[in-house]
Amino acid sequence: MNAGGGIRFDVVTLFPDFVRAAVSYGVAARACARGLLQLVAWNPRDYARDRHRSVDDRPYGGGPGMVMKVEPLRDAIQAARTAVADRASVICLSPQGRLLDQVRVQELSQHSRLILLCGRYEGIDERLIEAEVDEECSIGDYVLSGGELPAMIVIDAVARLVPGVLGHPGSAGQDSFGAGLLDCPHYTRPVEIGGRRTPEVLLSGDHQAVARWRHKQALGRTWLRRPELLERCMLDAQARSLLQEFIDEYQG
Ligand SMILES: CN(C)c1cccc(CNc2ccc(C(N)=O)cn2)c1
Repeated sequence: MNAGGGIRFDVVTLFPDFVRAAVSYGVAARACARGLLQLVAWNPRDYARDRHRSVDDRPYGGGPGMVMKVEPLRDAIQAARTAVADRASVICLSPQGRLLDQVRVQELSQHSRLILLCGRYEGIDERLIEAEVDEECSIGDYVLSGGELPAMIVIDAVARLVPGVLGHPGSAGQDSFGAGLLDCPHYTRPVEIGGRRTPEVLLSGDHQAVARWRHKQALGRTWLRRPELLERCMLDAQARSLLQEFIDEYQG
């Protein structure tokens, strides 16, 4: 449970400095300074016992590339588990994983700590995944050179939901994506630029009208750009009529 005690990420990676960048800027850096967010990196190479400190080897059955060995990863994960007594979920970032979405991000933000496993090369020996990994997570259907960027994305998306990390607590909650919708348009000074003026409702000071307009825009944009997302979120009667209003105006 994340009862406002913050979250700790233990990341198993061959490139600790790379993943540390995820918490070195912006709100994540401030959250670290305030002890709401912690990142500890564990390098499997430090647990490679042979003279060459090898963490990978050639694939059984032949084929291109290399596979990450079990032992260094297992020992790095064990070191992470030992570092903080409580049982932590081990998530492997991999194209074979469950697709990450905001619902899953919200679920992950409830943990007090997570161990993230970053693979390189052609992948990880399946026996390590069977023995140590609780779940595989993918950030999208494409192959990267390593799991570090996906791990950094998970860290960023989850960290911003941890209570106290974002300055305005409402903003995370108000994320339209939190409601399964795309976001509404945003405007700031100057009121007009390049012949384009800010919508009058946003200048009216009528907070109810502003909230209605923003919800309508989020619904309309989702309908226009990502209609399949609308299927997933159960629109109540008010939302449905707001969307219909948008569609009527759009179709003119
Ligand atoms: C089987 N295989 C290629 C593989 C297995 C494990 C890790 C890696 C490292 N690369 C990654 C990782 C995640 C993603 C993603 N989409 O989240 C994309 N690439 C590759």
